[in-house]
Amino acid sequence: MTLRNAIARLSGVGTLLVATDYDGVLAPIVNDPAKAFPLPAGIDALQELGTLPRTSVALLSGRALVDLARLSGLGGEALLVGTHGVEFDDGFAIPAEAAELRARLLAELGPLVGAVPGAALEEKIASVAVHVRNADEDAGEKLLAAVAAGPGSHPGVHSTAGKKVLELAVVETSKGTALDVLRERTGADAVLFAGDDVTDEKAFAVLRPGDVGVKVGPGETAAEYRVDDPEAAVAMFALLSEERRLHVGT
Ligand SMILES: O=P(O)(O)OC[C@H]1O[C@H](O[C@H]2O[C@H](CO)[C@@H](O)[C@H](O)[C@H]2O)[C@H](O)[C@@H](O)[C@@H]1O
Repeated sequence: MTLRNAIARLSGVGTLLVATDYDGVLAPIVNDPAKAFPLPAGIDALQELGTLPRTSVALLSGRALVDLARLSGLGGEALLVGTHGVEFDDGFAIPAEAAELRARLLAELGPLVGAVPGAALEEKIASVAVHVRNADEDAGEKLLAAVAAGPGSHPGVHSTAGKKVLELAVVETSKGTALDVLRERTGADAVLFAGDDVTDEKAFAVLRPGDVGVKVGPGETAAEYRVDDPEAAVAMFALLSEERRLHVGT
């Protein structure tokens, strides 16, 4: 089945959940994480979908929840889940032991990252991300290797490599577990999930028959479908919104 046909079929299901990653899907990848703004047409399409009967929208991102809300501008129209699936918008507090481990990571990472021009730390409630997109390539790779072998190997630390970033989480994170929770909470009969990075594979892995998984951009994936870039992903959301409206009305 083509993606177009899959979207047409999905638009007619009883209760639909449209879930998507943020960076690399709704927002093109840029050098400064604080300036990764979404494509306006994507936000429009998701807002429209969110107003339709029996239709829920969710952003499932590696971002801290507060940053996800600020950058996407989405509030009541969408369920927001940050920090790779652990930070739901109805609250999350990390255990004291994990908070201590996070403080230890920050203390150790500061000097390592500070020694590499262009490298940067991003703090989240349950993780710390080491970014090297703006560092010299060789120095960046060496830094990530040193972080993986050092702070990243401490017991209780879960390391995940992404696009020019290594994320060190102090709790177990899984977009797959989070997608299962969202499916349950929304009572969805079918789910569309779109993602571009390694952590999105955990979400593709929990998709069921009748769901639609869409990988955005290159790279190995378990998703059944692929589009080239965020612009194509946004066009897909717009098409789904149009077709869903025809089925469920307003
Ligand atoms: O799960 P996502 O919504 O895709 O978030 C994954 C990480 O995205 C951000 O980093 C990535 O995008 C930046 C902006 O385009 C880019 O500069 C960086 O190289 C990428 O790794 C974000 O900063 C991280 O916190 C997210 O975990």
